Amino acid sequence: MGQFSISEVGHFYIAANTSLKHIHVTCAIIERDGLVLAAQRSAVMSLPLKWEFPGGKIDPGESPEECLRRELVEEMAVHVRVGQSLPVSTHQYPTFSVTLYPFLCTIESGEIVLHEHVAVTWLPPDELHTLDWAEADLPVIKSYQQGCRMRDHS
Ligand SMILES: Nc1nc2c([nH]c(=O)n2[C@@H]2O[C@H](COP(=O)(O)OP(=O)(O)OP(=O)(O)O)[C@@H](O)[C@H]2O)c(=O)[nH]1
Repeated sequence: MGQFSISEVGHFYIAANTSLKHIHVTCAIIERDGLVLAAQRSAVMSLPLKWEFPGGKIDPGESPEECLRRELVEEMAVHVRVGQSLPVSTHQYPTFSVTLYPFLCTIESGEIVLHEHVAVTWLPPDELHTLDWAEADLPVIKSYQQGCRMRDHS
């Protein structure tokens, strides 16, 4: 490190990071009876056993809403109604970066059958932080909880 100037080190840092894979992912904040669904990734997935909102990578030519409806059928066998969008959030993991496109959703039809996750749980919005979330979700949870507090006070 000693032989590099700060700008050289900065350059290397930027060069190294711009080569990381960047993925665009939708996620569903599914609400039912005042509770929110969280899903736990399996031990063999990336970010093993972390909690997340169901969803997945947006395919080319697909809208975020279409992606969310497709992913929820694939992952959990449910048809969702996609509602309001929440602020988009980007996070850099050590090996890739992700932009999350969160939407409030409700289940229109179907019973949850887990095809990829190991568990789901329903929690009140203000208890979401008690789980071990994928790091990218933390700002999403924060803005969702702020939105809930505003809804409660209106
Ligand atoms: N669906 C979903 N993915 C998330 C969330 N937060 C987060 O960091 N991710 C990351 O975004 C990626 C979602 O892509 P995916 O669901 O299609 O990926 P995957 O695990 O099936 O495939 P992979 O093995 O290529 O990672 C995963 O790497 C996942 O770790 C979230 O709340 N929901």
